[in-house]
Order: sequence, then structure tokens, then C-alpha cells
Amino acid sequence: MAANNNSDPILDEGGGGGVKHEAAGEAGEGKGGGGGAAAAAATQAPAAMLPRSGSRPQLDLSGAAIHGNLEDRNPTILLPNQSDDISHLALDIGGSLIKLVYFSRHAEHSSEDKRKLSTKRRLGMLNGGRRSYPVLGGRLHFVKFETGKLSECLDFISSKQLHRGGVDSPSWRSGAQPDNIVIKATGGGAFKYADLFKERLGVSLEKEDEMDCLVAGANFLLKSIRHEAFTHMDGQKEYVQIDQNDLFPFLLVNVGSGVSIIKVDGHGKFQRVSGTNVGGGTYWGLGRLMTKCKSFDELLELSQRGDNSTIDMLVGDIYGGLDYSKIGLSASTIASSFGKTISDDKELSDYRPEDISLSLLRMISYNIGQISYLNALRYGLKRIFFGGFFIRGHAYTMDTISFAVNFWSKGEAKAMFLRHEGFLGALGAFMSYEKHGLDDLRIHHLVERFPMGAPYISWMEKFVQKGTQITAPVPVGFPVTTGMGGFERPTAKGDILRSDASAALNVGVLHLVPTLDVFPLLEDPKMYEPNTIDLDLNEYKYWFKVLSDHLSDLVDKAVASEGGTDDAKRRGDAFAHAFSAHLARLMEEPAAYGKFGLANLLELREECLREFQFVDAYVSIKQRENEASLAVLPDLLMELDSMNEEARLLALIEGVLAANIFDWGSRACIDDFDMFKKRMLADKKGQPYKRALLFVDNSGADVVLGMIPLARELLRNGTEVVLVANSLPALNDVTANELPGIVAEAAKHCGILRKAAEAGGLIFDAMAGIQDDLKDEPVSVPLMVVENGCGSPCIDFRQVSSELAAAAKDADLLILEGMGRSLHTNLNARFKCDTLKLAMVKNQRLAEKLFNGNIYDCICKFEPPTAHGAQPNPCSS
Ligand SMILES: Nc1ncnc2c1ncn2[C@@H]1O[C@H](COP(=O)(O)OP(=O)(O)OP(=O)(O)O)[C@@H](O)[C@H]1O
Ligand SMILES: CC(C)(CO)[C@@H](O)C(=O)NCCC(=O)O
Ligand SMILES: [Mn+2]
Repeated sequence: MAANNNSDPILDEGGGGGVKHEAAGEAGEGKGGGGGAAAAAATQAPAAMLPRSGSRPQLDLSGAAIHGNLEDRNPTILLPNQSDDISHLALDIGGSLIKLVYFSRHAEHSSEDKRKLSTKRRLGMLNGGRRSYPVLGGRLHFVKFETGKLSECLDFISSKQLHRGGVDSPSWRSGAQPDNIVIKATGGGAFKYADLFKERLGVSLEKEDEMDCLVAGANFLLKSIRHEAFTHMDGQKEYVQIDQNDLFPFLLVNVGSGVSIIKVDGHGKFQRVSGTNVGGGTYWGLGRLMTKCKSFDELLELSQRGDNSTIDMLVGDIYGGLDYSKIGLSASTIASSFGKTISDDKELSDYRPEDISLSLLRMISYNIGQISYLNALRYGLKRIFFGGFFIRGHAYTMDTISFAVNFWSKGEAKAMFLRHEGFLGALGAFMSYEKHGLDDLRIHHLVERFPMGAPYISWMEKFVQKGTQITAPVPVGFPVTTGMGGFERPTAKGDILRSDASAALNVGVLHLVPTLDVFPLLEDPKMYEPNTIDLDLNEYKYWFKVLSDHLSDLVDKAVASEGGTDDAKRRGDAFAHAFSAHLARLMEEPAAYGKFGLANLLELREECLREFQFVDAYVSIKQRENEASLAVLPDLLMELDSMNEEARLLALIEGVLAANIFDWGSRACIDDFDMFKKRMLADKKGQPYKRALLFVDNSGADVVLGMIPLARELLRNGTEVVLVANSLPALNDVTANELPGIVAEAAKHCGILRKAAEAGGLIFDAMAGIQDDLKDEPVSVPLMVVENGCGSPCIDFRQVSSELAAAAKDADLLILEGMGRSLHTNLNARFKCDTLKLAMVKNQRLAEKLFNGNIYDCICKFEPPTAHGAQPNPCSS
């Protein structure tokens, strides 16, 4: 029996997973091994100057190397010692808070490795070499400080050397002191504190107009972030789909210390039409005086336990408990905020701070909503976006503003809120750098990962020595919902306001991956939804339990993968804390991070592991399984070759499904095998598929004894095969870096694989040595490996690697394998070419829900393109 411990530890509940190819023989001693990917043979190149922004440190060209062929017209140049050549840090220094946006580039020096370059060349992706500087790929970080604690902020910048391009920056390490560092800054503090920045950090602040920045930031977010804007009414949050072609005009209301009201007509086209001095500073300032609260969050939290009817004069108070229905006012409507405090036999101390806070919050929020509406009315605008940190993701604030807008506009105008609420100005300042790299980014280039994690924790540990307290890195936004009917019914309810971990700090991370593309074979990208089922609360509970139950095992594996060192243990602990906090956060408010499906949830975990520097928790497990499977491959291939074609095809598909459907007593809940067989056997009559993309899943038996033999069959028929694997590790999934080594091992036992892999450059990649003599022209190759752009067990076809997008152009068959990619996501996705989805349903709950079936049922779903989505296939009659 094949060594087969390759079930997906999270996606499956079937324990050991399926048994593959019973007849394949006993697993021998592991021989060979997956082998590493090729060592990149970089050629030393003379140093060269690259274009760069004037305000940044000099590029460090030491160790610069041309990757690949010196004959290439525009070879990619790697600067291993250069952390970046783009601007890193921008500031918005407001009356209350300082906002920082900074960029860190992925430390992915090995990313342009041999496999990638060879693949790109083969796919014709290097022609022209338009880029003369490294791609901007990395993370945008969002951090805020209280303006009153400016020196903490300066410490942060200095400790991370953000003003010099980050701690990895060459100028930092070499101790060089560029004497004229310029940082973009907006907000009043850019003027007020310019000298201090010069003094303390030696940097000059280059001032950008505050309104320009607010508008640029808002426009960028609305254009580029999928779930940025949402409505919030009666405790219900709902994300809004923004139609890019119908975005302008809108009203932008930035509620900071004071409030700016801006009519936005386009990019860079706007007018500040109004403002009000009754804003966030008013709430926090008056609230502090009247309640003795120590922090803004404390004040906000108080409000949740308040009852404003002890302070506010209601219509009913004036009308003897009656409504004034003639003009539409109910008895519970506030007639006069703080009106009851005119009573001369009461002192401030006679009122509950909770009630005061709530009255204040309602007064100010309602007033802002009303003034905004009036301005929208002035210009005939229907959409009002609210930003600024007064909003604070606080349900009651948003409900109150929404209520005012809705009430006064009689439902005509809509209040919407932005998830990056207070960072508009700082983002705008960031974008005012000449080469900020955000210009050409589209929605599919941005991957928003979880808003808080390792960088935050490690920084806190280091500089504030609060390490032990930072157990719950709670992201921006609060789960508190009022559940109330809005403004008319005044009592605010809600849980205790969650701590911001540190009241001074919120961190969010936005990943920029400019090499991502929409998969060109998606039938209808606009309608595409990766997640097969929406997670409802029950579903959430189920998955949280699964993920929590697996957590300690995962931590053990992760720590072991790093040699079990003390450092690894510490990071393992921190990871467990952070991930649990995220789970808890999502449990309270599933939409906390935007619309969140299972794919996102699973990705969150992988991303969180990476955030704590666990490169690949399953690395040794994967290696072991690959070796064991490779050992039985020759027997399997021999057995397959002894079958007739029809039997072989069935055996191959069953092999991929990880079990003999019939012997296991499981049934195929979707069984299109005959349809697939018909099409495949028709291949024999001169219509083979031209190119098949095989999306592989797990390491070990899955890929070695399942997908590789299937690939071999396709190759035998004259079909080009592209093996598509993860870019980054996720569970025990095989990665694009590991795959060439595995294929090369497999090819030792099989001429078909060997020839195809040699022609496809894989043998070269895997074993290294031979000179790669391919030129820029795309050439047809039989067997290739491309990365999919993902680091999760699922795949979102709106965001795939550019090499996968390029490889897809000539493909006429897709094979999606495994639960993550063909069940949890994409079960209902339609493509422009024939698609085969193969998965064993190793989850009872899902089997019931999707097919009324049982655990270990299998799907073999074959779908030709629908008539309107079909692309002309030169091969088909
Ligand atoms: N931790 C916090 N500390 C202080 N105020 C906070 C905090 N969190 C939210 N706020 C609220 O956010 C407001 C500040 O919002 P924001 O940062 O958008 O404005 P600002 O840029 O400081 O002010 P302005 O633009 O008017 O100069 C505060 O007045 C307060 O109401
Ligand atoms: C002065 C600014 C622009 C500083 O951010 C802001 O606080 C504000 O818009 N205040 C309101 C001023 C007014 O229009 O009445
Ligand atoms: Mn501001």
C-alpha cells in the first residue's frame, strides 16, 4: 500500500485520507527525495544606475546580478542588497492623530529564480522587458499615534528606520547618513512639526495639501480595494459594490478633529464645500472634561452603557409623553441635546459619565450626518462617504450618522463608511510621491490580508515592553452593534468596547502584488465568486472549531519545522495568540475584515504563519511523503501500462480521487466520467487537447501517484501539460518551487515524462547543469510548471500569477483537483474551456450541504464551456 498520509489536515475530516492504488506495491525505502529547486546561476554584472526617486537613498548595487542569459535584451536585474527603490513612508499629522503609511517590499530575492525565468521566457513574457526597475510588490502598512505622543511616533520611525527605507535598507546598514531625506507629509502637523522632524530624524517634510491627499486617498481606496465601502444601518453592516464607471460625483466627509466636507468630481477634481468645527475633537475634548476618561476608547466604551434620556430633553419630555406626530417627531426623539441638564439642582457629578458620553456622541454624530446631508442636497449628491478616525468603526456612531442622512433625505441619500477611515490623508500623501507604484494597481493586484499581526507584536515587544499584554491584536473596527432601531430609540447596547491592544496604535496591512492577473479563461469575471458557500454564522462556528482544534497541532508542526528552537517556540506562541485573536474577532463580527469566505479564512491562517516567519510548517512532512510515493511510482506506472486505454483512464481518475470509488463503498455524487472519457478517447481520432492546465494539490501520493500519472497520459496523447502549483506553501500542498524536483525524480522512471520534462526545461531546472539556450520566443513545450500566485489551499481566479495567466492563453482543458480548489472554491465556477473538477468530499458537513451526500463521496465534474462562453477551439470540429 502506498504510504499515504497526505490528506489535507484541515480541509479533511477523513483522517488519513484515501488509499491510493492498492495494487501499487509496498512502499520501499524512500529514495531520491524531492530535491531542491535549481540553484539560480546568476552571472555577475557590472553595476548600473537605475532610475529612482530623488528623495530616497542611493541604490545599493553591490552584488547586483543579471539573472538568466546575458544575451537577453532586457534581463531582469536583481539587487540582492537593495531593499527598495521606491518611497516608503508618508505621514498625515492631524490635530489629534498622526497617521503613517509605509511600504515594505517582500523579501523575495529568490522569487525570480530559474524556474520562473525559464517559464516566463517560454511563455513569451520577457519580451520587451518594459520594466527597468524592480517590481513593486510588498506591503502597505497603516499605523497611527496620538499627536500628543509625537515622540513615540518618532521613536517608531527611527527604530524601524522608515525614513531611510526600512531596517533592511543599505544606507542604514552601512551607516551612511544621507543628509537630505525628504518625507511626504500632510495635515497641519506637517507645518507645525517640520523643525522637530529635522531635529530628531534629520528629515525634511515635504508638505502636501491636506484636501488633495484626502481625495486622492479616498479615490484610491474606492478604486482599488474590493470591500472598502459599506453601509451601516440598524446595527447591520453591508459592503457596497462600487461601480468604477459610476463613482463620481460624491460627497466626502472627513471627520477628524474638525470636519471637512468635500464634493469630489473626479481624480484631482474636487471642491471643499463646507466643514464644521463640531467634530471628533469636540466629542473627545468635551467628553474628557466631563467624564474624566483617560482615553478616547474609554469614552466610547462608556457610551455603550449609557442612557441619554437622563441628559437629553426628548420631545416626550416637552409634550407630556406624547409624540408630536404632526411634524413627524416621536416622543423619543431628542428635542434638545443636553437639554435636561438645565435643571439647577444638579451638578455634573450627579450625572453618570456613561450617559454623558452617549448624549455627546449622539449629538455630534447626528449633527455631522445632518450637515453632510444638507451639503449633499446643495449639490444634488446621493452618495456620502464618511472617513476620519472619529468614526472608529463604531457601530453606534455609524448608525447615528446613517440615521440622520436617511431621515432627512427621506431615504434618498446614502451614508457609506470606509474601512481605512482615518488613513485617507496619509494614503494620499504616499501617492504624491512621483513613483509610489500605486498608480497602475487594480483591484486584482491588491490582496488585503489580516489587519494586525506579527510586525505589530514584535514592535510592541521591543519598544513598549508590553509584550505580555499584547495577547489580542485586535484589528481596526469594533464588533459592537446596537441592534437598535436607530436614532428614535436611544438606549445604546453593545459589548464592552474591545481594546485596541494599545489605544495609541492600529495596524493594518495591504499587500500589493502587481504580478497578479484575472484568469483569462474565466467565463464571466464580473459574476465570478470563488467561495462555493457563503459562510453563515453556523458555518463560521463550525470552521472556527475546526481551526481552533487544529491550532496546537499546527503550532507543533510549525515549531518543529524550524528546528524547535526557543525562538521558534516564541513565535509559535505568538502565532497562536494572534490567530486565535483573529478567530475570536471574526466570530464576533464575521464581516470585520470585509466579506470573508472560507478561502479567506484559510488564507488568513497561512498568512498569519508567514507573518510570524514560519516559512513552511509542513516541509519535512511533505518531503517524507514525496519520497515514499516516488518509491512506488514505477510499479504504478507499470501496472497502468498493462491496462487498455479505457481501464487506464478510469484508474487514473480514481487515482486522483485518492480512492477506488467502488471499493470504498463511496459513490460518486457527481459523475461525469463517461463524458470525460468520451472526449479523451476522441482525442485518439486526431483531436487531442492542445494544452491542459493541471492544478495540483497535496504533496506525496496525491501529486506523485495521482496527478503526475494523469499528466503522463495527457502527454502520451500529444497534449501539452502545464502543472499549476501554489506560489507559497499552504498546509501540505506542493509548491511550484518543489514540483520540478518531484517531476525530475518521477521522470527517472518514465521516458514519456523525461522527454516532456526535458523539452519543458524541467529536468534542467530540477537537476541543473545544462546551459539553457532558449531565447525570448515562446516555444511550445510539452511539460511545464507554473505558479498560481496563491499561498492558500483554495484559489481565487480573480487573482492569479501573470505566468499562469500567460500559460492559460492556449489552454483548452483545465483539471482542478482537491477540495480547496474544486469544492470549497470554484465548484460552480465556469470557464471558457473544458473543465474537469475532481475531489473527494472528505467532510461530512459539506457533503450533506452540497450534494445531500456522505463523507468520501467523490466528484468528477466535467464541464464543457457554456455556449456563450465558448472560445473557438481550432482543434474541435
Ligand atoms: N486613540 C485615539 N485618540 C484620540 N482620538 C481618537 C482616537 N481614536 C479615534 N479618535 C477620534 O478621532 C479623531 C481624530 O481623527 P483624525 O485622525 O481623522 O483627525 P486629525 O487628522 O487628527 O484631525 P484634523 O484633520 O482635524 O487635523 C479624534 O478627534 C477623536 O475623535
Ligand atoms: C482645519 C482642518 C482642515 C484640519 O484638518 C479640519 O480640522 C477641519 O476641517 N475643521 C473644520 C473647520 C471648518 O470648516 O469649520
Ligand atoms: Mn486630518
